[in-house]
Amino acid sequence: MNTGTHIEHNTPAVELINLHKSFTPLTGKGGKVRAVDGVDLTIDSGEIVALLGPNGAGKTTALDMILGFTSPTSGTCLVYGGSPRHAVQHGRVSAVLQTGALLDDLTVRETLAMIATQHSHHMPIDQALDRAGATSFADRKVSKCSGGEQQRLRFALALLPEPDLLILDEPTAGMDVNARRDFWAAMHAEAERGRTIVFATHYLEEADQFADRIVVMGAGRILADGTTEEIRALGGLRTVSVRWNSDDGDAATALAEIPGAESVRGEGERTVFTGPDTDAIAHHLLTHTKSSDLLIVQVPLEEAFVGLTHQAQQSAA
Ligand SMILES: Nc1ncnc2c1ncn2[C@@H]1O[C@H](COP(=O)(O)OP(=O)(O)OP(=O)(O)O)[C@@H](O)[C@H]1O
Repeated sequence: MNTGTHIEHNTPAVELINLHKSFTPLTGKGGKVRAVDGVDLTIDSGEIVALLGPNGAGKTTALDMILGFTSPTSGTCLVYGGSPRHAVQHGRVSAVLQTGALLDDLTVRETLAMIATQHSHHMPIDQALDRAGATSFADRKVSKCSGGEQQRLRFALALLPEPDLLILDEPTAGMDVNARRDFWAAMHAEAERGRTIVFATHYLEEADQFADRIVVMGAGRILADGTTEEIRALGGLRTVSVRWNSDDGDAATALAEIPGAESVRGEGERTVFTGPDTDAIAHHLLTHTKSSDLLIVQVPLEEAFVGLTHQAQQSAA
């Protein structure tokens, strides 16, 4: 861990306040693209946060601002209470990016040695190789490394300055299942050492398994922010499924009479009600209708996520 002179116990790792970033489309046609559109987000030291969202949600743009690669159009972006550039220069934050350029003709170890010269303080190269799971191919030329191996090299490079905050933009893209598992195991070890980790992903499974907290982004905004359980629980994401009895008339007509219910749909032989209060729906169906075989079903996180991002795209349109 970077032991420099920057020990602030209560300063958040990242603080974004009403952050905006707009781009003029390359075609020059149409209005500006609001890639990040009013984001407020505080990430405390030691948190592991997933930024989850579909393509174009604004995840990379937000991370680029935290890394000082690009400046906000308006709003504030603080890293450890100062500018992102200051934090990067002092080795407090580093990144594993998908596209970080590597020199083909160097070996993995030579690449680390070269970059190490640019840091005033860095961990021993063998240690960085070991922690990133790159020791076995340390003497291989970068050009001969697989995509997953190159990602591990990028991870070793990011660890070199012993950053307090690690930013990962879709770090496991292109890795197979085993490589992905190994990568997250190594990352877990870094989190246990107390590093703050912020990663962008399209994969719910990764967010669910690895993060303490999930921030769902869509159309440049934060749509939800909480633990996986909280994300699932948002917006009535449980359903009540029954065998509807036609003696009770049409289920769509009955909907208005059912407390806590907002929508109804048919699913094969079953009828599924959704709404903020599934207990009230279930109680009503059991006591006021001839419905049978009642089930309360937890909506999978996948569906919760699709529902949230779909709502955002519609309201942004
Ligand atoms: N340099 C740029 N010039 C113009 N538009 C841009 C630029 N960078 C990003 N955008 C646009 O901003 C929006 C957000 O893009 P961003 O890359 O931040 O999303 P993302 O959530 O990271 O997506 P992905 O998961 O595909 O990486 C998109 O509509 C994108 O086309």
